[in-house]
Amino acid sequence: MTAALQTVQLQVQLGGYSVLRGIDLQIQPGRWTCVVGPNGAGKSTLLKALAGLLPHSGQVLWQGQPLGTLSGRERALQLSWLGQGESTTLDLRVWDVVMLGRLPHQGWLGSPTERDAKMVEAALKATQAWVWRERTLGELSGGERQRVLLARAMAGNAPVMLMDEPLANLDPPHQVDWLEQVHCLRAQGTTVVSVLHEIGMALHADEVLVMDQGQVIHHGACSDLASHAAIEAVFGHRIRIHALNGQWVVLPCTAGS
Ligand SMILES: Nc1ncnc2c1ncn2[C@@H]1O[C@H](COP(=O)(O)OP(=O)(O)OP(=O)(O)O)[C@@H](O)[C@H]1O
Repeated sequence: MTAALQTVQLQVQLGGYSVLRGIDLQIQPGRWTCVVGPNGAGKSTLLKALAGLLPHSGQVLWQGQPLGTLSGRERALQLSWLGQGESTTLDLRVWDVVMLGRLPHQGWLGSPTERDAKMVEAALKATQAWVWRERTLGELSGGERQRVLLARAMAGNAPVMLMDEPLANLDPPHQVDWLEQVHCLRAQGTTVVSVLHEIGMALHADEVLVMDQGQVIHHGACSDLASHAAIEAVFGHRIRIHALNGQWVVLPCTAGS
């Protein structure tokens, strides 16, 4: 099966520093892959490189084809992006922000169609942001804003969704909503790649990529105990993964535990 996304010896330098150091990986289509690792490991940089947002050496392939050969519009149709701490114009109306996710579907200077409006409505309802559609982003809390940006990413309806820390600022019930939305996306065949610090949530994915110091040190199934061992090791054994009621929970390892 052709990988949805693949990297071959991917390297990224930022400010003269080697942030990604020769990454080879394959993201299978229709699967949910989580990227985890300590602060500064290179997770966001990897996601940006997969989205084609960073200069790099080595290759990023989309369905076997160099990502750089796709036009900007084609790339936006195939890959939808939810960035970390995005600076978004705060005086834009929520409805218009989410409509931005439909831009790749509209012709040059074309106006939104009925289908665009329907997709925006569905995305706003899925993230429970519909009631704020007439408000500006500046009138929302951090978590509410995050749900609007998630709606924008979902409105694009791309076959691959890349999300960097999508749970930032979300309260626990809305984190669970996000989990359900990802399960729905996966059921529709969408490939999801997300960077998460919430390891218990990350282990709901199909596969986990464990990063440290600009490298992928482990890529395996979330249910695989070797993946858990790699995660515990990369965090210096300061956390422990336990099974509870058919899920994985993460507990801190303090000096007394
Ligand atoms: N523009 C830049 N110039 C120099 N170094 C940079 C630049 N951007 C990021 N870095 C460095 O690259 C490394 C990887 O950053 P990245 O944001 O990818 O890490 P991360 O794993 O996503 O971290 P976090 O969990 O803290 O969000 C860090 O050490 C960071 O300081």
